[in-house]
Amino acid sequence: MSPYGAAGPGAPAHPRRREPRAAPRRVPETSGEPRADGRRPGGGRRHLAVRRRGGRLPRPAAVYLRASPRGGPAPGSARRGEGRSLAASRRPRTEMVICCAAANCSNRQGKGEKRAVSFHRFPLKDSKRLIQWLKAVQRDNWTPTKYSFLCSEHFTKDSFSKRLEDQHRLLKPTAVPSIFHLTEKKRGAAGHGRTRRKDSRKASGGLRGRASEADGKGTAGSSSSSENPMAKPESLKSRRAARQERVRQSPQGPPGDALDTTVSSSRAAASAPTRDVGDDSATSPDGGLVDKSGISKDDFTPPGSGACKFIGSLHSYSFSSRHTRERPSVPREPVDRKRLKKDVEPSCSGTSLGPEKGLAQSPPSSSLTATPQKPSQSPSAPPTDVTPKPAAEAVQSEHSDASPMSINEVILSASGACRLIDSLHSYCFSSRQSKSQVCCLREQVEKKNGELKSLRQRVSRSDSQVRKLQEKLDELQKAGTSRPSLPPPSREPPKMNPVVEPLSWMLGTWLSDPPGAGTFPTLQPFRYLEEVHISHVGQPVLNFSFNAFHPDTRKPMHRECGFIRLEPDTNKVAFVSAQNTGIVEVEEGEVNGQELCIASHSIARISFAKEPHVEQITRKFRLNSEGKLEQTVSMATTAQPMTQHLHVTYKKVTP
Ligand code: HEM
Repeated sequence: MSPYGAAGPGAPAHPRRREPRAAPRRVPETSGEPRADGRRPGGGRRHLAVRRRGGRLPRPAAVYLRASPRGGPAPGSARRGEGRSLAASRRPRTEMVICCAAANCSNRQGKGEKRAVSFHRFPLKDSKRLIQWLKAVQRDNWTPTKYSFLCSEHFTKDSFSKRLEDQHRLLKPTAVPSIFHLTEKKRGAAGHGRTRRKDSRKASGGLRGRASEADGKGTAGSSSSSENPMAKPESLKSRRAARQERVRQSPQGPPGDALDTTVSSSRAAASAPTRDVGDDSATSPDGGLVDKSGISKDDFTPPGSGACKFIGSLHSYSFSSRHTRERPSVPREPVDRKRLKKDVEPSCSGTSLGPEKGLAQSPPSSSLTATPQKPSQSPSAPPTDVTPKPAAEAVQSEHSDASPMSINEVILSASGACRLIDSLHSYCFSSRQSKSQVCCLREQVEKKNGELKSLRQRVSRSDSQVRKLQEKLDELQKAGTSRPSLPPPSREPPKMNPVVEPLSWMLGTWLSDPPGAGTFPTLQPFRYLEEVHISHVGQPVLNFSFNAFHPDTRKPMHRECGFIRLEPDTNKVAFVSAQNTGIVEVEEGEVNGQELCIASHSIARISFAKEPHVEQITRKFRLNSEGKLEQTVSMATTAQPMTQHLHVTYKKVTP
């Protein structure tokens, strides 16, 4: 018996199988398909089956869903040695062929050397590990189901351990696939490497005969004899050939095909695409991929915006499934055989059924698939479609045994389903959180952009102000240069008036060198610096200025300026001076050669001049042999007789 129960989805319980149930036999665990959790696939289901055969549990139609119409061993099914013969004799007419879900991997059960490749379920109940697997598989828009497997070629050697008793290869519970050939061109809408599965298959219902293999030659409606629960098992090759032959003969499938009948009973549209019962998925009538269990690929591929809605539907489904299980058992047949048709949940049955096909419908307590209960019935969600008519009879009889047992109980087993759903919720929340962060960052960027824009505007305004100020400054400068001014000085120095020629040796700028020496009986000797300018402007007069500074601090000290006049054609000189001490004086004298001796003629002062007042002043200028100008000043105050007050030698610094 198939570990999936009495039959597969395309090969529901054969009527004959109802008899041997009284003698439950344990199927040897000879399957070469160790599961990821180390148990043999289907082990639990076998246990379930044994229980059912013991009469304790009915055999719900859901169980049939797990079998494969391909004739190949279902996961966990016995297929070797002693167990093989036993399993072969008991296994369903239709069995599932396990295919590797990895992209660009064509491994499937039965292909190549036995035991060379093993297949391992996705750890659906271990969300953390499931995420690792999914990351490794890198299939876009694809969600693994209970019927998804990875072959052993995607695991490193150390991912496996060997069972002690028989050296059977087991996948370690912590194993994560890591070997993929993702660079090859992806095929199929879901990025999966096998196009043979779905795209070319069509059916009028959820389950129909196999359509084609990877060559895409298959068409809708075909089914092999092996898929016919009334037919004997045959090899995959022969079934395939026969199927293809039928496909050529009748794209819609032979009218008498039991499986087609079944399919049509579960699907409204007779020409709608079908799925291969033995495959993991097939095309739904609307072209969507339909899982082996009748689950549309779209059902497990929620749109981005409806993720939570989708997950919520999973929860809803889970609760619904539990509720269904808790419902009272269905009355025994044949009384309820008609009722069975009525009780079919509209949301699962899809559409109208043929007169004899109605029996193929699952009772409401035998929801066959894990398809989430969507608000609106999707043509790609054929929960009960997968129950062939023959199975219905079996179901009827078994329903009468005890409370119905749905495969959902296996697929969405109590804690596992919720954990899976919760993990999906976690995914969803995580995604939302990431989106929220992105939105937050985007807002910050926009805010910064706004600030940047504001700063640029301010800079622009500042630039404008700078330009205006610059223009103003230019205007002011222009106005300044246009201000009336004295005529520019002549490039040539003014011609000296001949009158002052006798004093020409005094012309020029002179600097004290060395510093002048100050003395007076009432004063401490002192030193000073002095600069002397004696010039003319062409007039018969010399202009002079004497400016003394402190030798150390360079602070201004005594200052005086005035004019020197010569009486024309004489050597008589008049020296007129105004001093910063508030004294004005006139000295007169003679110039002889390069020596000028003058004495005060009149002295006047301000009313508040400091005392002692100077009463007499004499000066002597001479140009020494070194070309230096010397000056000696003597004075008499009201308190001191005539005494030298200053002596200084000047060095000429300009012509
Ligand atoms: C012809 C020109 C000058 C006259 C008539 C003159 C007159 C006087 C008189 C009347 C005094 C007061 C003396 C006293 O207190 O007993 C005096 C003091 C002094 N004179 Fe002159 N002086 C002349 C030029 C200068 C110059 C060129 C210096 C150079 C720095 C100078 C430096 C001083 C100093 C430092 C004192 C002592 C401090 C003071 O009383 O302010 N004098 N001078």
